[in-house]
Amino acid sequence: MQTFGTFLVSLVAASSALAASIPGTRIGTPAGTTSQRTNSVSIPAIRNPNFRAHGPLAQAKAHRKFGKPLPADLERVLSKIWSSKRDSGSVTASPRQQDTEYLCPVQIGSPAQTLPLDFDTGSSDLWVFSTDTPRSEVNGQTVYDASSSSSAKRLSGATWKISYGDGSSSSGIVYLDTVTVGGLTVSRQAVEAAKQVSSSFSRDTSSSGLLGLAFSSINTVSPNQQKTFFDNAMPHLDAPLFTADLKHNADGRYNFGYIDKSAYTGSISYTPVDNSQGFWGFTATVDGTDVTGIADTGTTLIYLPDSIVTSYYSQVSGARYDSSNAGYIFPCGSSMPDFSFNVGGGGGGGGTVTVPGSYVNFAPTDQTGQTCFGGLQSDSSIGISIFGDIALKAAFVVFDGGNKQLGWAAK
Ligand SMILES: Cc1noc(C)c1CN(C)Cc1cc2n(n1)CCN(c1cc(N)ncn1)C2
Repeated sequence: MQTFGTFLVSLVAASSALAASIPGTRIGTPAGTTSQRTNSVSIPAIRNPNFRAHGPLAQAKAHRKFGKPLPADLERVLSKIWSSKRDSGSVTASPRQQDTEYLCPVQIGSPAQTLPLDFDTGSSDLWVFSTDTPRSEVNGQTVYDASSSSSAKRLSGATWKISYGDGSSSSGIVYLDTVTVGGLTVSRQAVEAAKQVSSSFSRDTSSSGLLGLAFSSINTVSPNQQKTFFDNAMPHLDAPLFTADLKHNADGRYNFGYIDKSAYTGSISYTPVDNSQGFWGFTATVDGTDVTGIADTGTTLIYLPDSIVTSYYSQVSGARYDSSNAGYIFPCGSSMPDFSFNVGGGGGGGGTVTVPGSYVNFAPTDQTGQTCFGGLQSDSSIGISIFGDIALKAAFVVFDGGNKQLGWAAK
C-alpha cells in the first residue's frame, strides 16, 4: 500500500534520475543544496503532515492510477466515506445593549458582504437591510447590495412580510445567494431584502437584520415558502444540529453540526421538541409546575405564566407589577433570587438550569437607576411562554433538528 509520503519520494526519485540522464536538464537547485556535478540535483522529500493514511482511499488511488474498476467491497466502503456529512460552522455571537440582542457576522454574496445579523430561533426568515430599503429607514446599518453580488439571483415574484411579538415588522423581495456562517456555506439561500422596516429596526443601528433558526414551516416567503439556513445546511452537517452558547455581557457562540464538549459542564439533558407551531417548543418544570414554551434567542426576556412570575417576585421586597412599565419592577439594589427550571425531568431527574438572580435584574426603568425592570415577566399578554435570552444565556443549548429535541446543559 503506498502512503502519500512514499508516493512523493518515488515521484521525486524518478524525476531526478530522468534529469540525470538528459544532459543539461536543470530542474532547479533547491535552496540550501549545492552540487559539484552539473547534471544532478538533490530534492528533499517532505512528508505531508496533514495527510492521514487511509487504506481504502489508498486502494482506490491505486485502482484509479491503473484504470481498474473498484471491487464491490471497496466501492461499498468508499460510498459510505464519501457520502458522510462533513460540514460544520462556528460563529461568535456578540451582545448588544445589555444583552438585548446578540449579533453574528454573516457573509452574503460574491464577493462576500458581511452583515451583523440577529440569529433568531423564534422565526424563520433570513432578512436584511438592503439597497432596496428606503434611505429614510436606514440609520447606519450595513446593507446588502444584490447588484454587487455575481451569485445573486432575484427570486422572481417572491415577497415576504413578517411581524414579531413586540409589534416590529419588515417586508420586501427575495434573492437567492450564497450565505456563509462561521465557515459553513449554503449556496442558493433565500436572502430576503427589506423594502420596508418598522421604526424599532431603523433605530437599532447595530443590526442589519435577522437569520431565522426556527422551522421552515413558518417562513413567510410567498408564493413559494423558502427554507432556513439551518434547514438547507442540515443534510451536509456532521450532525443535524446547532448549539447556542450565549453569555451575559460577553461574546458567546453558535456552532453548526457538532457539540463542543468543552463548552458545557456535566451532562446534556434532552427533551422532545414540539415543532407543530414552527417553534422549538418544549416542556420544562418550574417549582413542580409543567410549563410549555419555546426556546427563543430572538426574545430578550423570559415570559412565563402569571402564577410562576408572581411567586418569584413575592420573594423580593418592594417588587410589584407596575402598569406604567407594563411589567414587574423592583428596587435596583435588590438581591434577586436565582430562577431555576428543570428540563428532561422524567425518571432520570433531567437537568436543572439555574438563571442567576443578577440576570433577572435586567435594566433600570429610568435614568435615576432607582427602580429596575425584571428579566422575568408574565406571558399573559403573549399567549405563549418564552424562554428568551435571559434563560438561554444561563445554559448551553442544543437545537437538534435531526432528532427534534432540545438539549440543555450547565456551563
Ligand atoms: C428585540 C430588541 N429589544 O431591544 C432592542 C434594541 C431590540 C432590537 N431592536 C429593537 C429591533 C428588534 C425587534 C425585534 N428584533 N429586533 C428581533 C426580532 N424580534 C423578535 C423576535 C422574536 N423571536 N420574538 C420577538 N421579537 C423583534
